[in-house]
Amino acid sequence: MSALSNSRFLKMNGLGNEITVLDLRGSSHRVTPVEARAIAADPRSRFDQLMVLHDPVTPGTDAYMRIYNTDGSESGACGNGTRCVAWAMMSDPAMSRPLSEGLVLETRAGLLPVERVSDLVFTVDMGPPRLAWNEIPLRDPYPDTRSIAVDSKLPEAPELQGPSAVSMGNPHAIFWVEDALAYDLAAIGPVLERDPVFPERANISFAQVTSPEHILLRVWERGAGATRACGSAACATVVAAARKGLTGRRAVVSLPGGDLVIEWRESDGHVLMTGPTELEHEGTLSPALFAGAA
Ligand SMILES: N[C@H](CCC[C@H](N)C(=O)O)C(=O)O
Repeated sequence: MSALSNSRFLKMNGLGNEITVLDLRGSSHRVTPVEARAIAADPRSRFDQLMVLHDPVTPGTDAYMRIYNTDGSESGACGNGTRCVAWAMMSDPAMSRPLSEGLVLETRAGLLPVERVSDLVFTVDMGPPRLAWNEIPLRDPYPDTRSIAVDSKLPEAPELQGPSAVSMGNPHAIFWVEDALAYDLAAIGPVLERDPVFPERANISFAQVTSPEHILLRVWERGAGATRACGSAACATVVAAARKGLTGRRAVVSLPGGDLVIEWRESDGHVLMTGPTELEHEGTLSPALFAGAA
């Protein structure tokens, strides 16, 4: 029987980005890709990202998080999921600790301080963007990642060239487009996600800059497909837009699920993301899910 059988989970979302939160603090179990896919396959616990809490690693932090995509792969960052975890740790009766207004979460990519703005709204300090080609990572040694070349040839959309590349703890490519709604993500996304220029694949954004303070964004996520919102993509897009002089360092990013406010802070170069969370339901993982997943 899986160590996860009968574990309690929270089904949440951040702007429609489907998030399942699993609290494994106090346990040494590490979720396998097979287990993650099994949890994603159940409609009650299905997710774009599974956020798994582990005991804190670095002194002064509140929990260590592992982040899984629908396909079982792991990521170093998930902005929408981080807000959901913060809500859970501050407000869920079974998970909460004596309350303060903030906490610090950790992933393999670094520390994420979170502040509560109101009941359901949180600001996450997503840390500094990583802009060097080998940090993103890219295959080729670009001196400037504001515009790179992809190998993919897309006869249906030849204008999709020269994306910006940014890591927010996970790799992002941002294509600058006239009409973000014009693209068939399911057709184009899988090709660009696996373009050979991205050795660890990439999250693919289609960004339409509508003013120096506003961007319309649609995202094809690595390992999860088209989602209603992607927080780290919104951060990466504002950083890339500001570097290209398309927007200022603060912008509202409108995604299919709603708006995020992103600020690339001047003082320390960190990116701040503010947005809502929502609890949908809680449940327990059925042992039957893991029957074939030992
Ligand atoms: N939805 C998440 C990002 C998931 C990124 C994941 N698809 C990856 O493989 O990096 C967010 O709100 O930031």
